[in-house]
Amino acid sequence: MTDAVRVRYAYLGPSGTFTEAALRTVPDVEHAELLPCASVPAALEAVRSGEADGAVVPIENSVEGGVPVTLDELADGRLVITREILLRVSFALMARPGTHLEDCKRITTHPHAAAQTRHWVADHLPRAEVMLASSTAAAAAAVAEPGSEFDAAIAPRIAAEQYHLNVLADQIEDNRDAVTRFVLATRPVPPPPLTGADKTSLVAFIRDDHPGALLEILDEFAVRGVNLTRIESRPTGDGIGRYCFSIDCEGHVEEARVGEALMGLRRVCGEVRFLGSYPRADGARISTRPGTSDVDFRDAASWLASLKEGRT
Ligand SMILES: O=C(O)C(=O)C[C@]1(C(=O)O)C=C[C@@H](O)C=C1
Repeated sequence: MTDAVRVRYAYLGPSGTFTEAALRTVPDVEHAELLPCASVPAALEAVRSGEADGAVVPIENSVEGGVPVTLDELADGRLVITREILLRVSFALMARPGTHLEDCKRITTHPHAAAQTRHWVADHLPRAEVMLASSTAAAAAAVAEPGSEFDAAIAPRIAAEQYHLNVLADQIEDNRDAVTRFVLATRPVPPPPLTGADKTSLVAFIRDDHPGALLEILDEFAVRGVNLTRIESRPTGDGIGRYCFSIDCEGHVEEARVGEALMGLRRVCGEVRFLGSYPRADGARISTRPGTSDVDFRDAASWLASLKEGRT
């Protein structure tokens, strides 16, 4: 394969991040060019500008919840999600050779990693200060620098090999079942085909602030039997008290109940930004509530048509 046709993927780098591990699960990635970026906004901007064809970024963690920077960057609606990836995350404490656990006074890591190892650090290094880095691998790289101001990093175990650090403690996560969800974002393309186990992401902006505005949004999903898998309010940046809703729901835009819910939102919201329909990483098939299948929607539409034709 020549460079001219190589797919280019941006990701939250440097090499050794969980995001890179997530990206490496994408089919045919071995033929792609990987572009490590210093931040989530930089990775997504590489796609907007055409420098990359897609970017893999973290969006949600089972312990810490949504990744605000990713939610806010995707909320502009200029990119779409075409794939999601789930990765179990496990952290190690790593330091330069010669450093012992009791020497670790200044630790560095990504904010989400700090949150997921908070109790372990409090129990084992109660006097340590945790300084935040742009990613776990960036933290490991900073510790590896000669004369580094940090004693240790909390990062994926694989980063220790890459940055020639020693693992002082492994599996230090407070929750052994922690999973991070990553998404592949591309410039707008038609959604991947319906699989029957899909998700749809969108951002809804309230038209005018009034009692029940959120309830109206929720109603559009509820009456059509569409299950939400995540809803978060995020500030729009336009002033105190002004929020939009970042939403993931079950189903694909090709399915009548999801398409109709989107049309309903379009009528009741100030703005709706569609962020894509894509296969669920867990493959969990969606059970349809009675009366909300495509057949039910088609049947109702032809019944209405027959009424209009005078065929009661
Ligand atoms: O720093 C990394 O290694 C990342 O890939 C980022 C990130 C995140 O943003 O949540 C990914 C997974 C872990 O939950 C911790 C950090």
